[in-house]
Amino acid sequence: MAKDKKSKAPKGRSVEAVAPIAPPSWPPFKPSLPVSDLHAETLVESKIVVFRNFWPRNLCRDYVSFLKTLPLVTTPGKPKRGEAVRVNDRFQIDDPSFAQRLWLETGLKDAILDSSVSSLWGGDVVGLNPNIRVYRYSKGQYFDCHYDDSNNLTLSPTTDAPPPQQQQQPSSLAAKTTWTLLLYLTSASDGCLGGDTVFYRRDRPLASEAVAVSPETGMLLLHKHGDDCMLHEGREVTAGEKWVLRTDLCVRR
Ligand SMILES: O=C(O)CCC(=O)C(=O)O
Ligand SMILES: [Fe+2]
Repeated sequence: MAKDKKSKAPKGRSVEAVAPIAPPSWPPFKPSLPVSDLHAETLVESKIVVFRNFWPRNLCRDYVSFLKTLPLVTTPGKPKRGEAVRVNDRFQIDDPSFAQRLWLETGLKDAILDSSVSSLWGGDVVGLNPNIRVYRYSKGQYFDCHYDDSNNLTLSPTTDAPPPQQQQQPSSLAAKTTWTLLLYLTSASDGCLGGDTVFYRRDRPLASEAVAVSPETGMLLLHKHGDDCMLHEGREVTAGEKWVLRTDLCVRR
């Protein structure tokens, strides 16, 4: 089954230097977060966890208005051999500072490190993947069945971090991703129909073994990825728009 290879760098050298895109000015988290206690709910033991109402509706709405202004790129053509078929519009940016804000300013760090769930994540959680992805699925768009890979990365300190001599942690940290995070910004209540994220209990997309998660505005879903990733898909959107923010949980390696 196809792997989600979309975040891999292309092989070979590029002839022209490509100027890195400046990170967007993400809107503030208003009202300040978390708005209520974050409570982890298990959908599949050791594999899928959700936090409902992670973001309030009005923050999701502000974000969607903002995300619409970003230069989203529609899936380019046919996927390469072995790649998952993803048909949507996407914006991708390496933004350590926003990843840090999502981790520290939303209540997520405390919720993830809570003793009720802290053993799930496959190691010492150190933060979120700076590779931030925004997806917009319009009518007819979907993400076909695939598995998400675990990736090794080196987390560098963010510019808003204190200088190295005042830090307990080394200046850069070897990490790997272990769980995917999906934050749903729209749902049926905003006119988005279809678009369920569907997981399969075995490596075949059998309807009888499907665990379908309908988008809920403001819900954060985490699922284990890498070797134990469940086969999953983003079903076709049949009306409205499905907006999702994606990153990953990182543990020390
Ligand atoms: O949009 C979805 O529901 C699924 C997204 C997904 O599987 C991914 O980002 O790897
Ligand atoms: Fe995925």
